[in-house]
Amino acid sequence: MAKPVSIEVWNPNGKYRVVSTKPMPGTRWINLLVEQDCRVEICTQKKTILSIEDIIALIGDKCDGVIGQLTEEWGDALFSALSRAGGKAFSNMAVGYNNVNVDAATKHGVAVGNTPGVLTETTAELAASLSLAAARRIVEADEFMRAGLYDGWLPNLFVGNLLKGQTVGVIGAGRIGSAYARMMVEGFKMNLIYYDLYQATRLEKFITGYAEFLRANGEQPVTWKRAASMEEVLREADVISLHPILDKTTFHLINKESLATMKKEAILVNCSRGPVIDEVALVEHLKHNPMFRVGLDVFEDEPYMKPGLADQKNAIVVPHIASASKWTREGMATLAALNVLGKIKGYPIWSDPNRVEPFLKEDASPPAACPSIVNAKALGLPVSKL
Ligand SMILES: NC(=O)c1ccc[n+]([C@@H]2O[C@H](COP(=O)([O-])OP(=O)(O)OC[C@H]3O[C@@H](n4cnc5c(N)ncnc54)[C@H](O)[C@@H]3O)[C@@H](O)[C@H]2O)c1
Ligand SMILES: O=C(O)[C@H](O)CO
Repeated sequence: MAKPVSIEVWNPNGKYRVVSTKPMPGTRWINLLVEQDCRVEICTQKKTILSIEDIIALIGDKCDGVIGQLTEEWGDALFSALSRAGGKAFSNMAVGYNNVNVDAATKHGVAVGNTPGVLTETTAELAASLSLAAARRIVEADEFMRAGLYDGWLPNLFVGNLLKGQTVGVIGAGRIGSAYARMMVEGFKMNLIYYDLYQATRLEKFITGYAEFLRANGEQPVTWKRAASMEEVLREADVISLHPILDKTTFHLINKESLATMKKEAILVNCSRGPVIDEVALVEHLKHNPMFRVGLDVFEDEPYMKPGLADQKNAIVVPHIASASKWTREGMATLAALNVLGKIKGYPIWSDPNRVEPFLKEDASPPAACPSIVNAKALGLPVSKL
């Protein structure tokens, strides 16, 4: 049996016991739970990634719901522990839930929440930042400056790529992929090629409208194309950003063969999940193609990088911070808490998980619904009429 982990307790006499495996930004999420008679226990253990044993100790003998993190493996062991403790709700504080075995949760009657929508723009903005940083070699230039190597302007110093008029490729044009595409097309007048299993109708309409605006103003209009295959995007695009979910269809989507089809001077950005790229193959590709650049927020074996990646000047690496704006992280905490609270209170499921603004208004009570439960259908949970 694991040692009990250190916790901070809010509202000790609350009727429902809700555990958060990490302190989360803001206090609204705590207040919303406390107002509804929850005792909130927050794990304050100084250990970034909790083990399954740590989490089982946190769940204890009586637990109504847990808010967890993408670093935790939520499988049969944890869902059976939660269900034995009387728990009916778990929410990831993340939109991605590849760390959760949803079938195991359903088997134990546990609802699984996630936090879509609130992180769309923030994540897309980081993908755009990495695209720009890679195109204009900002990190290399910053290191050069700090090392005291700058001794005067030179025509060839840190020459990079102009984005305007180039083609941006998006793989996975869902919420974040579409937001990123809009930023790159509108902000830098790039043309879009995208690949997704579904048509991104709103994105296409947006670009068509923007192209008309540019044409009416005497400027070169931007274009869009829905590719028939991912390979078409890889062949044609100058900057490629990955935004699919991680599942078995997207594992190692980018590998030795697909990297070889990309332009020698292309830029590849990944703010989705690390295993979407075969990172060993990527390191080799970066070594042999110095003009090829990457911007990575996520890694195959997080928190580690594959050997050799850190030595590559043509790679920009940041520690999974794409959703790290204050507003977004506080909103994610709120949505995760409301998923758990809603299930405890027997609320129905919000009808459109892409439209979560009503839950995020600081000065209003949130709707009496769970914002986003991914196994709602499998559990036969009712949908809200709000
Ligand atoms: N780095 C971060 O901090 C961070 C932040 C937020 C989200 N994410 C990741 O981004 C992912 C996407 O988030 P979202 O809100 O845009 O989700 P979403 O569901 O709106 O979009 C995902 C898109 O991927 C498409 N897709 C699925 N399988 C595909 C395939 N085989 N080929 C091409 N496209 C495919 C889907 O059709 C969908 O349009 C999340 O699942 C998460 O893993 C990472
Ligand atoms: O899936 C997610 O939400 C991220 O990886 C963290 O914001």
